[in-house]
Order: sequence, then C-alpha cells, then structure tokens
Amino acid sequence: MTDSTRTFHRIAVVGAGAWGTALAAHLARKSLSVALWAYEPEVVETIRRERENRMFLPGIALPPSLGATHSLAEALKGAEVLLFAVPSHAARSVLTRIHETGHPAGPVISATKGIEEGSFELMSEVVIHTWLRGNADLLAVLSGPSFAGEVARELPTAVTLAGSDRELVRDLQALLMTPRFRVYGSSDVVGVQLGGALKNVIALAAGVVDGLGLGHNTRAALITRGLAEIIRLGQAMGADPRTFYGLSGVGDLVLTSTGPASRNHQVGLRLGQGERLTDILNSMQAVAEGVRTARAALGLARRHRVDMPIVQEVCAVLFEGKACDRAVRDLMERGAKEEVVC
Ligand SMILES: NC(=O)c1ccc[n+]([C@@H]2O[C@H](COP(=O)([O-])OP(=O)(O)OC[C@H]3O[C@@H](n4cnc5c(N)ncnc54)[C@H](O)[C@@H]3O)[C@@H](O)[C@H]2O)c1
Ligand SMILES: O=P(O)(O)OC[C@H](O)CO
Repeated sequence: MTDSTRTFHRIAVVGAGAWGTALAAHLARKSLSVALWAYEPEVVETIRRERENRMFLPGIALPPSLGATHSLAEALKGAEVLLFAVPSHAARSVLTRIHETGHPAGPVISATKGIEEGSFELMSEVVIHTWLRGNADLLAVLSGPSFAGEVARELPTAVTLAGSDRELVRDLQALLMTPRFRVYGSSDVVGVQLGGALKNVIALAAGVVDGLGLGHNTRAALITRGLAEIIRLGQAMGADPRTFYGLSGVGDLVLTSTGPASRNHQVGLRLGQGERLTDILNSMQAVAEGVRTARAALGLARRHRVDMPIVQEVCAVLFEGKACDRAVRDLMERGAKEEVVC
C-alpha cells in the first residue's frame, strides 16, 4: 500500500433519485465539480432552474457547483469517478449505455441496494460485467444506514465502503468523508451488498407487522430472525459473517425496519393495513427495492439451499396474495428448533 492518497476533483453521479441527489449535493458541498445525470428531463430542468430536485428530494437546496444533465456522455465528460445510484431494475440498461459512450472505465462507487431480478446478480457483478468488463478492482460498494433526506440535511451518518483494492477504498473514503459523513472501509464486497439488499425485504416484513398492529415483541423477533436469514445466505455466498454485525448489516436493518422514512417499511405497513400491492406501488414515485429483491433473495436461497422462511413468507404475501396474518401465523407455527444465528 502506498502512502500517497489519490485525490479526485470531478465526479459523475448517475441516478438523480433521492440517494443520487443527496450524494451529489454532499460531494458538491465539498467543492468538487459534480455532474448529476437524471433519467427524467424534467428533473434536470427543475434542478437547473430552481436548484432543487422537487420530484425525488424536495426541500433541499442544491449547491451551485452541482450540474444536472440528461446526457450520459456530458455527465461523464472529464469524470474521474462514477458514483452509480440507479435502482437495480434499471442498472444494467444504464450501465450498458454508459459503456456505449466510450468513456474509459474508471473507479466506480455503486450505491444501489438491490439484487437483479432474473439473473440474481449483485450490483457489483452487474457493474463488473457491463461497464468494467471484468475489472473488479475498479469497484467499491457503498452501503449502511443512510436515509437520503438525513444525509442531505447533513445529519451525522456512518456508512461502509467495500472494495477489493484497498488503496482505491482508502482514496474513495477520503473523497466521501466529512465531519458529518463517516465512511468505514471493508473488503467484503459480497457481505456489504447482501446486507444492504436483504434488509429491504426484512423491512417490508417489519412494516407488515406494524401494519397489523402486532407490537414491539413481534418486530424485534422479526428483525433478529431476519438477520439470521441474511447471515445464513451470506455465509453460503462467501461473505464474512462478521460483516452483518456492522453498519451495512444490523445497522441498516434496524434503521430500515424501524424508521418510518423507509419506503420498504411503508410498503409493508400499507400491506399490513390491507391495501393491495399494485395500488401501493402505483401511488409511489420512489422505488422500494425490497419488492423485487424478495424474489431474487428467494431464488438465491434455493440456489444455495439455504432456509429463509421470512423471505419465503414475504414473497407469498407480495406475489401469491397470501394474507399477512396467515403469513405471521405460519412463521410462528413452525417446528421447535435451536436458536442458531450463524
Ligand atoms: N433513498 C434513500 O434513502 C437511499 C439510501 C441508500 C440507498 N438507496 C438506494 O439507492 C438506489 C436509488 O434509489 P433512490 O432512493 O435514489 O431512488 P428514488 O426512489 O428516489 O427514485 C427513483 C429513481 O429511479 C430512476 N428510474 C426509474 N426508472 C428508471 C429507468 N428506467 N432508468 C433509469 N432510471 C430510472 C428515477 O429516475 C429515479 O432516479 C436504490 O437502490 C436504493 O435502495 C436509497
Ligand atoms: O427508504 P428505503 O427503505 O429504501 O431505505 C433507504 C436506505 O436504504 C436506508 O439506509
């Protein structure tokens, strides 16, 4: 490891939802030159005209050094780092378009928390197989308890950044860190991503429990047994089990399962209160990654022969119309067993 830290000056942030916008604002406040790519032209317009992303991060004044564009080539021009914050369902198509710009592959921070439907690939795999053409050392993944609105309001937040190249992780930590945004390094790329993706599924279940009015005992049990499921799958996929006790594991699981600001928790809450999934999703502009990730998680559980009863019940509620109270009862009436976490 060398002592000299590489510094970056120009960053492209791809994805102008709440999280991409909050991170772009965060970097721009550090006096970096930031170009934010938005999928919707109207988002670009309002950022340019009103210095606000009314659609996805209302109420946050965006710094003048934050530029917005609908052109990927323009966002990437001169960029030394790409920060990727597009929801998982659109990640592959946007990364393919990035590849087509001809911009040379360089350091990437993936801030997306999800697993690709169908392929069951983690976001790191999607990035590495598309834009990076196999060069895994250029990638770092960012995860941990971090509601976009709180980061945008500069409330103290701590997250984890994982990558296979320790020097790159160190350089990117320096890029991201401020006295209000603390970034811990890790080499567990799989564990950090699995924690960030799977907590969304458990947060959905926690919302259901709250929507049913089942109380704190139930929710604590769900979070704890949810963590056991996450660790089991993580171990089967080669993650370090200790990662799940950190910020990207239990930290984000607790935040999302108990924080009313969580979109995943909100979806679960409304399901538990009797609304239909399609009506809930049609009423939301924001993405609740846990819905798609639930299916992918179940696919991975089957592939790796791991028992994930909570994930299974979440899928039954989401996709088979199973009644929420019936799902809770079926979880509670499983046979007696030893409490094994990992
Ligand atoms: N919001 C948060 O607090 C937060 C925090 C940490 C991580 N994340 C993760 O960041 C990722 C992005 O979430 P978000 O909260 O910024 O989004 P969001 O829910 O606020 O907004 C939806 C985003 O999806 C984009 N989009 C929709 N369809 C698209 C398409 N076909 N192609 C490209 N883009 C499309 C929209 O432009 C918009 O940027 C997710 O994986 C999420 O889990 C979010
Ligand atoms: O609002 P959610 O449920 O997508 O969660 C946002 C972040 O992932 C919390 O760390």
